[in-house]
Amino acid sequence: MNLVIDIGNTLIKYAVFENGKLIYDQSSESGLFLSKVKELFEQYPKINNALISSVGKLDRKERDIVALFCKVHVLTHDSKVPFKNSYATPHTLGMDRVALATAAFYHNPRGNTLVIDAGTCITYDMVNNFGEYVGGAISPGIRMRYKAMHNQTAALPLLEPEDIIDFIGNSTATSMHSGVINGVSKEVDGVIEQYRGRFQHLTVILTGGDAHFFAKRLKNTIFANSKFLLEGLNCLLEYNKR
Ligand SMILES: Nc1ncnc2c1ncn2[C@@H]1O[C@H](COP(=O)(O)OP(=O)(O)O)[C@@H](O)[C@H]1O
Ligand SMILES: CC(C)(COP(=O)(O)O)[C@@H](O)C(=O)NCCC(=O)O
Repeated sequence: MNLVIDIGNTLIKYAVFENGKLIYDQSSESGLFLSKVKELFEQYPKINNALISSVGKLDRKERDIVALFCKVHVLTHDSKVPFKNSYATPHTLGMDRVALATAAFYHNPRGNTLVIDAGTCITYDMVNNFGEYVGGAISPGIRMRYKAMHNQTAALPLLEPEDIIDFIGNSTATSMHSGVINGVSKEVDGVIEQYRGRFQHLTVILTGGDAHFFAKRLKNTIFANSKFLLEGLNCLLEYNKR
């Protein structure tokens, strides 16, 4: 059994895989790391390999906690990846994006795949039909947009994301929701169109904790898969065992 841990900018995600199949997944805030890991090894004593991926500098403490229970691989820029990485600055590429590119590569090995991950930031990652990661984009996430409007104005409140009834907001709140939710939908649709213009038979995968806020508003056909990144991490764990 494998354990994969994705330390994102907002949440930590944990997943257990048995023979390549995801059998458990959950998320927690960072303060609960130790108790969550202990709980997981009690529940799944057969876990014998783990992979930790972090978008920040990984605290040695986190690695050491998992290493008490099993063999650990920490995903770094030196880890082996199955795709050709053509990013101009591979040493600054986020580990979550490496995992998404890996999942895209395994999901659609001879196809063109765009992965859109709506988390703290919205990331776009493109793997082409030559198995080459070519890059993508980083844009502010949904909650980040609400926070930015609140923090950088005198009058705008801090709102929780909420779907809109009409794209024309008729109050402060509905105007802000339209700006964020309608704005993100149009951004994502527009970006998908740009990629479709350059890559034939494009498969688009939408994932991330905040994807549900706008997924149904997209006019483009997409595949929603909330476990995509975790699947990529499990592939990377297997790939780096070799
Ligand atoms: N328990 C939770 N605490 C905080 N955010 C949560 C929680 N559950 C779901 N979310 C949502 O998930 C989003 C984070 O998405 P995620 O893809 O995990 O981001 P990241 O990988 O950047 O940490 C948050 O913006 C929030 O809307
Ligand atoms: C762009 C990100 C902040 C996204 O992080 P997330 O929203 O998934 O927590 C992360 O992938 C990152 O820190 N990347 C480094 C820069 C780069 O990928 O080029």
